[in-house]
Amino acid sequence: RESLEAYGNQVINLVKVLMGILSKGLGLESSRLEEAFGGDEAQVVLRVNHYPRCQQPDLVMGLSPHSDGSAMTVLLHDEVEGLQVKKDDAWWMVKPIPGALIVNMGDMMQLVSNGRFMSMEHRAVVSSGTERISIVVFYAPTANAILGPIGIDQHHAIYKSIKYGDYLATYMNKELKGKERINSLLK
Ligand SMILES: O=C(O)CCC(=O)C(=O)O
Ligand SMILES: [Fe+2]
Repeated sequence: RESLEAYGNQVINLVKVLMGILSKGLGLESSRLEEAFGGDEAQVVLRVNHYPRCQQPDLVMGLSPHSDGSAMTVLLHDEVEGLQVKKDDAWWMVKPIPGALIVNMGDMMQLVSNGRFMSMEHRAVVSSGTERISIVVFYAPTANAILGPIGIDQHHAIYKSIKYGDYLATYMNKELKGKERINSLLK
């Protein structure tokens, strides 16, 4: 537990550095994205996913296709593969690299960047041979953050603004299908 907490704190530091760089990439003050997500009120959630091995991996999906509702997600997995990302309408296995972290853009980054940074559609598959563990840190806005495209002429905004808490609540009891949740905010 203590090491998970220490790990989480290191990931937060990394996320803050990346937020600064992405902010500048959007032509904003380096602190702008972090502020938009709520500064110290931003929600950090650490989740450990465990995928037991499975006799019939073809019939079972570990985690169905989705994009994360967060602003940014940092994932650590062991040497067992299972994470797949969708690119050009095909699924690509993400090869585990020892010591490497996977940084995914979340839907809220896509929203505030007006689609300049796109969230990544991904899924997890199971294997018959080995179980798999991944440790995921979601960096998400505070629930009452009102978010929409920033740093652009609002005439060019392709997404509606929402309150993050409402964004999550809308799909609370529904299975996510790919990127339909963020696409529902398209004007
Ligand atoms: O376990 C993985 O590799 C993916 C986990 C994931 O996408 C999630 O927890 O949102
Ligand atoms: Fe995910």
